[in-house]
Amino acid sequence: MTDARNNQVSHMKWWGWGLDGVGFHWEDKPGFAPFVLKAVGLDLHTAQPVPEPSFADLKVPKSKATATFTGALAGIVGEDDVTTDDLERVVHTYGKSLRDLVRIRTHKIERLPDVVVYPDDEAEIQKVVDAVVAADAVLIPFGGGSNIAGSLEPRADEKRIVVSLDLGRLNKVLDIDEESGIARIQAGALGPHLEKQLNDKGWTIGHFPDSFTHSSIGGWVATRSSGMQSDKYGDIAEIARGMRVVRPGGTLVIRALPSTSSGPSVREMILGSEGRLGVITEVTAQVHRIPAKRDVYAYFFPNIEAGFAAMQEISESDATPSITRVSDARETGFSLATSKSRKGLDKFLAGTVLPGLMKRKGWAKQPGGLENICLSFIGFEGSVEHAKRQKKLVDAIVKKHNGMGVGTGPGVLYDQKKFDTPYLRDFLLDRGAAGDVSETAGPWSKLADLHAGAYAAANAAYEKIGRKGWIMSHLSHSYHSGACLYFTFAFVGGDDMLGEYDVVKSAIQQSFIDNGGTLSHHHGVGLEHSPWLEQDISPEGVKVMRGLFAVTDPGENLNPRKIVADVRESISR
Ligand SMILES: Cc1cc2nc3c(=O)[nH]c(=O)nc-3n(C[C@H](O)[C@H](O)[C@H](O)COP(=O)(O)OP(=O)(O)OC[C@H]3O[C@@H](n4cnc5c(N)ncnc54)[C@H](O)[C@@H]3O)c2cc1C
Repeated sequence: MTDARNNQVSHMKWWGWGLDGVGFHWEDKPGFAPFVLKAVGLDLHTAQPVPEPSFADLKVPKSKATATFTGALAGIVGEDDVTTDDLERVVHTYGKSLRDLVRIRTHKIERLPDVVVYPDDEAEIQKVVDAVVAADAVLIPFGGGSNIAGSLEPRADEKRIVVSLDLGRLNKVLDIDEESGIARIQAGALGPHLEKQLNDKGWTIGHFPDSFTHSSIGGWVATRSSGMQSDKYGDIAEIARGMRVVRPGGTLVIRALPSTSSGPSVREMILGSEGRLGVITEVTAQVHRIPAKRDVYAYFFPNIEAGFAAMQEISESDATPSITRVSDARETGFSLATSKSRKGLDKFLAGTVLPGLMKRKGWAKQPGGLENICLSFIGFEGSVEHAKRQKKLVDAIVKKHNGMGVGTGPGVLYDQKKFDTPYLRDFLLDRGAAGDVSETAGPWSKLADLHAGAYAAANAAYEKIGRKGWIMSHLSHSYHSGACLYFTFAFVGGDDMLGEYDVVKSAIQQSFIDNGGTLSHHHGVGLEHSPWLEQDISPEGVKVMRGLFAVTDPGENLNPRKIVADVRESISR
């Protein structure tokens, strides 16, 4: 880990995802190299990975912070907790989107924060916020730095001093109200740290995004995050009941109430606000007793249509699973290709028993045959009796849709490797391939169109840029009226990788809107998705949002231009 100057807070690699020394490896996955060759035309056996970027090669623009200003900040948080160190400023500049990774690797960092502060508590944060506004500087809260929507970077043309406020030292679970099942948690607590504190007392938050290891509860709230067990526990928008938000001149307090009808919801305004309404210092979150039973079962469906139909029927049934996930045929192929040395499902499918069963169910006779099979994971949590009953209900629905269960083995593997997948993007980038994700949510009636639309858009975009490209997808969460679809796409880029990426990413985003989906289900807006905001929430919706920010932050001191960026030029390419 790159240690911050203040050694109580650690960060991810400055140039990529996760911990130093940890990466993705393919040598123990026999299906991976052939898969990548077929998908994007990249031969892993001959590809020459670039060496790890060296910080010494980076030209870091000088900090604009004056001695008077940093002195004033030091007077608030203490000398050791203010820094203009180059590495610190770089670490706090971007999130971890593909655009961020490419820019940092190619030394494209036009505007960094000028100074990073590490406050100890809410009182210090209030003083920092007030000092920033008084000096007409800019303040950008920093949680884990894992966002992929361009939510952190200062605007490229920002003339004022930019302060990154790192919440990393506010990392404690302060109190659990066991009677109500709610816990007060400081906003900078990262997933594993807060979950451990809760687990030690027999509780869980039930929020597990893929970025869990390196994202904070304040960041989850500020981006409206969703986790892999949100089917049961709810998205962070449900989990976060109360909040304390430091604003210029005072603290906004949202009490943790189960529900309220006190006018338009200020709580909902803070959710997804990406630092534009103030600094979240504390979240009162719903927490649950650690369940007696937790299982993730794997199922197969003959094709994605059957998978979608089964998930919809499950969502309408009495069953309340914690995970409803179904990968399309391409993503199923990817999952099998990342299996280790002929273990688990890969071994099964290479044998005769499982394919034999599938053939007996008539799957080989469908158009595309067994190439169309889709892998699904469904989770059950609660008391032993509850989990058993849920599984029984789900099994009947799966059977009705011609699916079949294959036990918990693959689910255990999926659970173990779920936080390793993010390292894959750096591995591909090291070898010249761009890989990224786009996700949306839409009603059940539009789901098939959303899925097909994104595929068509990506393939047309690949044709346009003249690249062999890949796209795959899974349904990641189900709701009463629809579901979230999550797409991963990749291609080997040329000299203008980001230009090509824009063509593909934009085409997929536009297809979401055109086919009845939202611009993003859980990654937020930032700079990356703001061009689609008006189409998503209507011009009047944007007017309301602009009005909110204009009144609450007239000097544009709080993470300006995020969410409702007027133009896209602030993204430097
Ligand atoms: C590999 C990978 C996988 C991912 N998987 C998921 C996933 O499964 N689900 C999901 O929801 N997201 C996922 N994300 C996106 C990302 O992890 C989320 O957006 C996360 O919620 C960001 O939290 P963070 O603490 O890292 O916030 P940061 O990146 O530090 O900040 C994000 C935004 O929130 C603001 N902010 C942060 N903390 C505060 C605060 N205390 N007060 C006010 N504003 C604040 C920042 O100013 C910024 O605008 C993934 C990202 C990557 C790279």
